[in-house]
Order: sequence, then C-alpha cells, then structure tokens
Amino acid sequence: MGHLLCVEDIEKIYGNRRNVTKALDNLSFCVDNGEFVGIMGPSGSGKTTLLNCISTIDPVTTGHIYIDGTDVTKMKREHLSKFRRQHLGFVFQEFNLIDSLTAYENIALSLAVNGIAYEELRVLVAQAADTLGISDLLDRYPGELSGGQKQRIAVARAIAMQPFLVLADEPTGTLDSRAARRMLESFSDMNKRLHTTIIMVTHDAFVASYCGRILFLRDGKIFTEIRRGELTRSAFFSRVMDVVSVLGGDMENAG
Ligand SMILES: Nc1ncnc2c1ncn2[C@@H]1O[C@H](COP(=O)(O)OP(=O)(O)OP(=O)(O)O)[C@@H](O)[C@H]1O
Repeated sequence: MGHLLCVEDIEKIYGNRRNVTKALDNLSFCVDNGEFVGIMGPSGSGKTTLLNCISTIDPVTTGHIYIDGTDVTKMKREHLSKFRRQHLGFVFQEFNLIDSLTAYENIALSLAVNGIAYEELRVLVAQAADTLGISDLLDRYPGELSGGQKQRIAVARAIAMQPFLVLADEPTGTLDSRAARRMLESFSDMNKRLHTTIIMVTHDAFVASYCGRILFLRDGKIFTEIRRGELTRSAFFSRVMDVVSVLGGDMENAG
C-alpha cells in the first residue's frame, strides 16, 4: 500500500524573536493508506500542533507535508479550504453540531457546501449514518441526543464526503467510558471496513490501544513508535503503558 501522508522534516516555530517556542522540531514520518495511527505525548509535546499542520489549518515554518501526493505546504490559501472540505474529515473534542438543525441536516450541510446534489447527498448521509450506527437518530436535534450519540453524528459528518484522511483531536475527551468505547469501535470498524485512514491525538492509553500504530512525541520530536501487529487490544494497551511510563509526563492511563 502506498503512503497517503508524508511529513518531511517539518518545523513549527511560534512566537517572535524574544519569545520563541519550537513546537515541532524536524519531524518526519509517513502514514500508509488505511492505517489507524495514534499520536501520544506529554502536554506541550506538539500533538495538536502536528495535527493542525497536517490539517493545513496552521502553516509549517519549514518542511513539507504531502497528502495523496499533493504538497499542501505549497498550496495557495484559496485552494486549501476547498482541499480541506473535500479530502479531510475532522473530529474534535467538542462536537460542533448546529443545535437548530437535525442530525440529518448537520451531516447533509457538510455535503451541500461541497455542491453535492440532493439525491447523492441522501445516499452519502445514509451510508455514513449506517457506518456509525445512527440511522435511527437522524431526525433528532442535538439537544435530544446523548454526548456519545452527538459525537457519532459528528464522526458521520466528518466521513460523509468519504475523505482521504480523518483527523481526530481527543475525540473521546468529553465522553464517559461506555460512550468512548462505542465511538472507538465505530472508528475501528470504519478503518477496517472502509479502509478510512485515521490519525488521532490522545493522551489516554486506553483510547490509543485501538490504533494500529502509535507515534510518541516528546519536545516536538518523535520519541518512539510502536505497532500493534498481531497483539490483542489489551496486550497492546500494556505496551502503550510501558512507553508512557518511560516517557512520563501527564498522560493518562485509565484502562
Ligand atoms: N498559538 C501558539 N502560540 C504560541 N505557542 C504555542 C501556540 N500553540 C502551541 N504553542 C506551544 O507549542 C507547544 C506545543 O503545543 P501543543 O498544543 O501542540 O501541545 P500538545 O502536545 O497538544 O499539548 P496538550 O496535550 O497539553 O494539548 C507548547 O509549548 C505550546 O505552548
């Protein structure tokens, strides 16, 4: 399988001459099509910055990021927002649903802004809802849904356009453990059945244990990476914990 994403020697520096933070420090890695990759690391290690650079929301200071062969660091601003809308899916800790729209309308809106015609739009919403197991919730308003259900609507919205890449930043952050587990199972299922490539930032070892590979950041660099391979999820969780204990910091270990 080819690389879907290649991050080449990126550096991200915030601030001015007197107060400089090097959030990402000569970081390089590639992600294959269909991988489910976790990004872990102590607070301030650069996880969100890395995700924001990949998602083209934040420009890199130096280096290149190739998504499906396109160097997004070279794209013009006016093309970037279209590229993001069409090829990337975002899931955040906050669900960002519009309260005055039904679940169906929330998902459909993201397709409508991409100019998808009505009939195709209905099919794409139905497929995304089916993948997330929320087909029976589509007529409800966000106020009538639980946190876990809202997050699954938000994930359906992120994948409805069938993006190359789904980027998730602490997607289970506000969910209780049952809802978190259900959401992670939806992610795994989406990854296995649809081969959706997912990159997920988390500080929670249990959440990370659903991934196939985990990159650990420290001080803006890759400290190490581990792969699940043939390990069961719980055996992988133990390996994640081993690395977390070496890395230290404030990562959570709630299993
Ligand atoms: N907009 C910004 N301006 C200046 N410094 C920033 C900015 N965003 C992040 N930083 C700094 O860059 C470094 C990396 O931050 P980042 O948010 O990527 O870390 P993180 O690993 O996601 O942390 P956390 O787990 O606490 O969310 C930190 O030192 C942070 O203070």
